[in-house]
Amino acid sequence: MQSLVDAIREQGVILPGGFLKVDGLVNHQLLPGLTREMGVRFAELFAPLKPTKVLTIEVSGIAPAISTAMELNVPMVYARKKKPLTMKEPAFTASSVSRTKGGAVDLFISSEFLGPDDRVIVIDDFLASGGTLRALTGMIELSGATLLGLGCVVEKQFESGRDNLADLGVPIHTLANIVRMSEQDGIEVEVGR
Ligand SMILES: O=P(O)(O)OC[C@H]1O[C@H](OP(=O)(O)OP(=O)(O)O)[C@H](O)[C@@H]1O
Ligand SMILES: O=c1[nH]c(=O)c2nc[nH]c2[nH]1
Repeated sequence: MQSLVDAIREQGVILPGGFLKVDGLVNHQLLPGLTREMGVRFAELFAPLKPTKVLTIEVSGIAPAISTAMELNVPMVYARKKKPLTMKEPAFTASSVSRTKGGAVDLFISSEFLGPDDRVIVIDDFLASGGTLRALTGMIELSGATLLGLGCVVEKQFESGRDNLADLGVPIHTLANIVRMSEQDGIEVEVGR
């Protein structure tokens, strides 16, 4: 998605520890036009698989996921990082690591909203090590739903998430790919794959 690549070139900031800050478009402020285009692109890529549900994780996955779900006209469900008292048992759970806040987080999805009849695509903001997507796909498996594919707005190729998730055997689509980045050479970003 060229408009996303351009925005990352314009606004992306490299932080220590190999983090890319794109708070002005993905992780804090959201731009309606760009977010809508993300949904349109993911919908084009995944519509042929006939998904019935989009799954993501709070908080930064929600915007691209709802944009995609609106295009596909299917419900969107997000895994919660704290179990609310309104959540009916049984709930599917998994453990993940928050990359930007540090530490392990427990994830919860109610069995009310994910089950064997669902054909699911997972949408998130970043594909780095792939640990978060691995946790989400584990919950899909627990629910008996069918995983169709994975989509992320920004891929950090140098963290090998795509390779780490290859055993799932589903298509992985990203909208912008960070090939490498360093404080000396800047951000090398290309259209996703
Ligand atoms: O591929 P991985 O190595 O798992 O990294 C990607 C994950 O890291 C971030 O989550 P985080 O909890 O840090 O942030 P958020 O609360 O903004 O979603 C991001 O939103 C992805 O979910
Ligand atoms: O804002 C972010 N920047 C990153 O580089 C990153 N990697 C995983 N999750 C991330 N979130």
